[in-house]
Amino acid sequence: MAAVMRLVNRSTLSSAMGQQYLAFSSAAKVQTAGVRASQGLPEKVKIVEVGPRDGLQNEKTIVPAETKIHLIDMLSQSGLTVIEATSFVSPKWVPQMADQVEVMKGIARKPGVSYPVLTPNLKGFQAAVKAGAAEVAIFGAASELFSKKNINCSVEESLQPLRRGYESSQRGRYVSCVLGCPYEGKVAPEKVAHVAKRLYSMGCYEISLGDTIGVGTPGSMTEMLEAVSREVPVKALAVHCHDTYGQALANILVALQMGISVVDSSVAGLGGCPYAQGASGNVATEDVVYMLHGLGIQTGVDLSKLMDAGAFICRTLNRKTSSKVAQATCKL
Ligand SMILES: CC(C)(COP(=O)([O-])OP(=O)([O-])OC[C@H]1O[C@@H](n2cnc3c(N)ncnc32)[C@H](O)[C@@H]1OP(=O)([O-])[O-])[C@@H](O)C(=O)NCCC(=O)NCCSC(=O)C[C@@](C)(O)CC(=O)[O-]
Repeated sequence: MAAVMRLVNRSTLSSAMGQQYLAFSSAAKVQTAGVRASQGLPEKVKIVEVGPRDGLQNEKTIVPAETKIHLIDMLSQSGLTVIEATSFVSPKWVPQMADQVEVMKGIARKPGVSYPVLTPNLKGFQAAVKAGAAEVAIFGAASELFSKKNINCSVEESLQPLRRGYESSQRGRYVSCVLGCPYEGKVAPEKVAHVAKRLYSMGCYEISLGDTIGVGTPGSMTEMLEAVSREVPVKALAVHCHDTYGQALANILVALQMGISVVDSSVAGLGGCPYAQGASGNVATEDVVYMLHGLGIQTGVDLSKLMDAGAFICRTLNRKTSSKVAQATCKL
């Protein structure tokens, strides 16, 4: 009994301290504006929430569509402006995303929020448009073996605009394995720059550089971003960091210092790619928002509402959040 009491007290204390720090974090915005400017950091960052797609695609047990819809709706209410809702991939490859049409039809679309979806081919693109997707994300990789395992074609084949056949749609997005591949190991920055340049010249307005297995460090991130930014304007780049080695926030800070102002993340740190064994979840959106607000950078996100969304999905999946901020404030 005594042990339980101590636990309750610690939890209450930690929660109170956590709330105090959350309040401090928002009050600190004004004071830190000078720090932000002196470090050349952006005034605003666009967060691309990938939890409903990247976060859930790896779940072994099928998550009901209504849970996914509720999660997306809660995320919409938190002030996020981009929420990747689902993917139109083969259900044989990723069964968890087989309810994509139901999800797209069920969400309450909030004005000012976009709900892009992932599509690997023309079939997926056509289905996405039919389901009301206004924007699609396409994906390639900087590693041959990963490309083969993930989308069953070579890197070059994946970049053929004619093969895709949907040049005119609004789209952006992914280059996977930019800092390491689960099958090939180290990936040359020049290879990443080549694939990013191809996607950009095909009309992708935003290229998200994915550290799919979370092995990057601020050192390798800097080296890779220097190579990519020689080929693609920095304003068209985003970073997508998994946190396997605990380097994600440091890597994001490096990207911000290099002028990048679009960051992907996943609520509660959910995620992992089914074709990248050992990859842990994405960096938690709560932790990214806490860091950005602490730097005086605007996100438009209400951290408390975001944490409610994280608590909801963790409760439903019966798992512990990976967000350090949620853990510290006991918003579980
Ligand atoms: C690309 C394919 C389809 C090739 O897979 P394939 O087997 O070569 O394709 P296929 O054309 O031979 O088709 C096989 C079956 O799938 C069907 N099919 C074909 N396409 C579709 C579609 N769009 N939607 C629904 N069904 C589809 C097609 O109709 C056929 O059905 P059957 O005739 O056998 O009944 C497959 O490899 C695939 O779906 N891969 C997706 C894998 C995936 O989603 N991975 C996770 C996302 S990537 C990621 O997470 C990384 C990222 C983006 O987050 C960034 C990072 O961290 O790096």
